[in-house]
This record gives sequence, structure tokens and C-alpha cells, in this order.
Amino acid sequence: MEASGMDRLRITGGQKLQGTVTVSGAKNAALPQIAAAFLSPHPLELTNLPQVSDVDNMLQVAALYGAEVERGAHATTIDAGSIRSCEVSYDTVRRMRATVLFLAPLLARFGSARVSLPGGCAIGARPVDMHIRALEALGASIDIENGLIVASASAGLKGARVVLASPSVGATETAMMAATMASGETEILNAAREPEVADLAACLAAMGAHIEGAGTHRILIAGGTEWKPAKHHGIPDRIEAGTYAVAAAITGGTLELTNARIENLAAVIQLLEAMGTNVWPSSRGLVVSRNGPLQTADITTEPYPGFPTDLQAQFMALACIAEGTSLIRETIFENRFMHVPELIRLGAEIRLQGTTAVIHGGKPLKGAQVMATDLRASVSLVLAALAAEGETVINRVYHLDRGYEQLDRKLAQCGAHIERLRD
Ligand SMILES: CC(=O)N[C@H]1[C@@H](OP(=O)(O)OP(=O)(O)OC[C@H]2O[C@@H](n3ccc(=O)[nH]c3=O)[C@H](O)[C@@H]2O)O[C@H](CO)[C@@H](O)[C@@H]1O
Ligand SMILES: C=C(OP(=O)(O)O)C(=O)O
Repeated sequence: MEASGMDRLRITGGQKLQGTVTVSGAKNAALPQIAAAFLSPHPLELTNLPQVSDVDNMLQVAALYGAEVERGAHATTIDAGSIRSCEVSYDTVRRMRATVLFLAPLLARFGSARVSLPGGCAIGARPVDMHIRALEALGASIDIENGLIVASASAGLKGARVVLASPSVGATETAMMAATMASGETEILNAAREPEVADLAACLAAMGAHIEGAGTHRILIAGGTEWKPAKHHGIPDRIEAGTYAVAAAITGGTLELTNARIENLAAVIQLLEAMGTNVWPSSRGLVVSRNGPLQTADITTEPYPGFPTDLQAQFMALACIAEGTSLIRETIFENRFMHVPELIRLGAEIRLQGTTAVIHGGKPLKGAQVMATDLRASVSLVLAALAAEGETVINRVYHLDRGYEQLDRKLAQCGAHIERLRD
């Protein structure tokens, strides 16, 4: 049955999760790769694609530009041979910020593009000034007109040094994609080092691009790519893996996370261990287990390889269970504490002091009706509910469906008492 926007999740807490969870492909790797397909007139086949609504929406937007999109369960082929650099309505793109990633490929391929300026969202204002500065450094002229980013480079983009003011993931991806079609070489300095950036580079390389240094602060891209048909298998979702690791820790259970890549989770594993959870590699991924008491934490979100902002809300739920005071500082987004009032509804004691959350853990959590306004905030409520006494109903499940493939089924298979209430 199709998931509805108004579905709710009912969770009865108290079960120790046991079993195996298969980690899906990374949403945040898939989204830029769908945009990258626009650089080439040849088909790009993406495998290990997660079945999440953000991917569906991104593919729908690709189709609006004229791409031929074939969709399998965990794969897609995007043929951008006959796309147009047209305008897609704000209503279509406002649901997803990642659609701004179509700007660079459209501009690089057609010499002009008009893409809706994405709005802010629940976690922050999220401007795209660094994307724009990067394209300007490559020779584009850019104006903002009636809510649109209007970009042109009639003489083509020219390779250059692009120095990012901070290591933005999206701006690094924009610069890297544009540079593959510029004339000459581009050097991106202060580049984001996230694994999803390196995976985009691997995808672009399979398509014919020449890129060095992705995954480091300095990326070199040779322009003038001769594109070819390509196939790329995306990396597993490190944020989904981290979320299930917290599910094991918060319930005092044991989960094997198949496909999880230890090398992309170093800061997360270090923190789990510091909080009293055991983590070890298995032949298929990693195992996370807790049977002793949880310890408090002192967490600061940072760009990769630091602790990821996309796991901040989940670890806040975990800190609520640890006896004593934990601190969580959010340094990436200015408003990413929307889960705090809802965790308080479940009985947590949390005080906000500017960008720091002070969690007085160890108070018993009790089920309640809750809802959240973004993906990771929602999943933190699911995690807290797994550890809470009694029944929790989480509204607005569509936030979860944006980025978690079959969350309810994966948790139920490991013993969680979780049920999707269809609208
Ligand atoms: C689809 C995707 O991959 N999303 C991820 C990506 O988002 P996204 O690519 O949007 O995140 P960025 O790394 O660009 O943003 C980091 C910070 O820089 C700011 N900024 C960014 C661009 C810009 O032009 N100007 C500016 O000020 C943002 O508002 C934010 O405060 O990385 C974030 C940080 O790891 C993750 O939380 C998101 O899950
Ligand atoms: C913030 C996230 O995604 P997006 O950048 O697509 O909003 C996320 O995945 O947690």
C-alpha cells in the first residue's frame, strides 16, 4: 500500500532490539548523483538507490526537465540526452532543497539555467551563496530574479581556483559538477570531505570525469569531460547506520548492521563506545551492542570527519537515557533543536542555552503523542519511543519517509513493537 502523508507510527517501548538490519544506499549520495546525470547526454545507471521519498521527488523533478527515468526497486537509469534547461515551478522544488543541485549541470551543459532559489527549512535558513560564489568563480554571471537563480555562462565555464568560505557539502558538489565541463583545470579549496562528496566524484569518474582529491580539502578537476554511458553503485547510508546503532544502544539490545562501513563512522563509533556501547566489525558490516549502563556525552557537531549534524537528534535521544548531564553543541545549523520540545513531552529534561542543549538524563521516558518538523528530529522521537514506557504515537511520518527506507519494517524485524497507522 502507498504511504500517505498523514500516516502515524504507534510504538510501544521497552523491547531490546535483536537481529540484523540491512543498511540502504545513502540518500545524500543518491541526490547529487541524480543531478550529475544531467551533465551527460548518455544514460547513467545508479544502483543501491534507497527507496525513500526524497529520491522519488528528485527523479520526478529530473523528469520535468525532460529526462527519461526508468525506476527499479533499488536502481534507476537516467537518460538526460534530451533534457531542456527550462524552469521548474517553485511549488515542485520547494519540497526539496537538493533540487538546487540541478543548477550547475544545467548551466554547464546549456550555458544558462533558471532554478528556483530554495527556501529555508525547519533546521535553518540554508542560503546557497557559496554555490553561487563557486559558479561565479568559474565564470558564470548570476542574478536572483523573482525567486529564481538566473545563471549564464554564454562563453562557457572556465576552470579556476574556487575557495569555499566553509566546507559546504552542497557547494562542493556544485563546484565539482560545474568544473567537469569547464575549460581547463579547477582546484576547489576548503572542500567538504564527506563520503557523499567522494562518492559523487566516483560517480562522475565512472561517467568519464577526471577528479583527484575528493574526500580531502583540495579537489582537482580536469575540465572538458568526454562523457560515456555509466553505472555507479552508491555508498551505504552512514546516517541510517548511525540511527540503528542508536536503536541498539538505547534499547540495550544487539544489532548487526549489514553494509555499514566502519571507515565512514569513526566519530560515531568513538562516541558510542564512550557512552558505554560495544561496537565491533562483522563480515557483513558491524555489530552494536549494549548491556551495561549508558554514560553521559559531550558532543559537538562538525563537518566530516567530525560528528555529523544528521545524527545529533538521535544521540540526544540516547543522552536522555544516560544518567547525568550531557552536552550537545550544534555548530552546523542554527535551528536544529526542533526535537527538544517533543523529547520533553516524552519526559526528558533538556535545557537549551543558545547552540547548546544541556540534557539531564536518566529521567524515565513515558509514551505520548508527538510530532516533528524534519527527518532526523522525527527519527529521534522514534528512538526515544523505543525506550519509553507505554505507547507513543508519532505524527507526520512523511518526514521519516523522506530518508528512511521501511523504517517500521526494519525495526519490527528486530523485535520493536511498532505499527504504521494508515490514514
Ligand atoms: C542532501 C544532502 O546532502 N544534505 C546534507 C548536506 O546538506 P547541505 O549540502 O545543504 O549542507 P551544507 O554543508 O551546504 O551546509 C552547512 C552549513 O553551511 C551553510 N551554507 C551552505 C551553503 C551555502 O551556500 N551557504 C551557507 O551558508 C548552511 O546553511 C549550513 O549552515 O550536508 C549537511 C551537512 O552535513 C547535512 O546535514 C545534509 O543532510
Ligand atoms: C538535512 C537533511 O537533508 P536535506 O539536506 O536534504 O534537507 C538530512 O538528511 O538530515
